Amino acid sequence: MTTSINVTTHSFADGHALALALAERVADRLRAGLLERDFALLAVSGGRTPLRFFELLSQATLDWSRVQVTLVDERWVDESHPRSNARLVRGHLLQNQAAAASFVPLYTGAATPEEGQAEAGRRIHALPLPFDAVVLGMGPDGHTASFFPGGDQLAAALDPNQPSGVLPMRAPGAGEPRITLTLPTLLQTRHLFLHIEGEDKRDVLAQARLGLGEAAHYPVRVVLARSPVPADVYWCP
Ligand SMILES: O=C(O)[C@H](O)[C@@H](O)[C@H](O)[C@H](O)COP(=O)(O)O
Repeated sequence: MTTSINVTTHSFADGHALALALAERVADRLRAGLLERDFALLAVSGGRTPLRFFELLSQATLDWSRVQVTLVDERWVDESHPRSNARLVRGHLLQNQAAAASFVPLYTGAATPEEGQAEAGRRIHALPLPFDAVVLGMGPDGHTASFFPGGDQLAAALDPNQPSGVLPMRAPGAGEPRITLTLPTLLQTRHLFLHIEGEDKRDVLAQARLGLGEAAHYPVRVVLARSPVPADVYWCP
């Protein structure tokens, strides 16, 4: 059986042009969401790639006081840790205009993600889904969110019938233990963006889309194939 993967790719000359366009697009989605509901919901990724995008999005003019921001995944570290995604979001996105937004962190302060799962799950469950926009990143191993190849809870996290909104994840390529939104929660979104930079990631994604070799099993392929909305890929070299 072949799975058709519906994505639109937007290519840019450099990271600044990409970040400008993606920030404008996501801001538009939030504004549109605010016209329909009293609030708008945004889920973003951590890692290194989204920095410029966050900084530009934070300057967008919209009623941020009605926007809730959360993460698609988190490294299980305290916010004082340099690898904390919450720290990244607070320092680069919840600034300027976006300082008025509210933030729903996944890290709870519990010793392990397993111990924090119930509380993080309650926080996500309290969000009136769907998200207006989910912005994913991708690693060179084809992971997205914390859906890591070889992850101990990968099958459960990608299960379309998974009842939990979040699951812990431990994987050789993940560094520290993680917590991640599960696939059915993450895909409750009106718009799905995948932000990747570099020739290597473009090639990984192309292989994953074609279902070639090892890439046929990459988690990013599952996410794109299962998405009820076509994904917009934002790419630059
Ligand atoms: O917390 C995380 O690590 C992420 O949310 C993860 O899925 C990320 O998006 C990719 O690993 C890409 O990371 P880079 O942008 O650092 O390459």
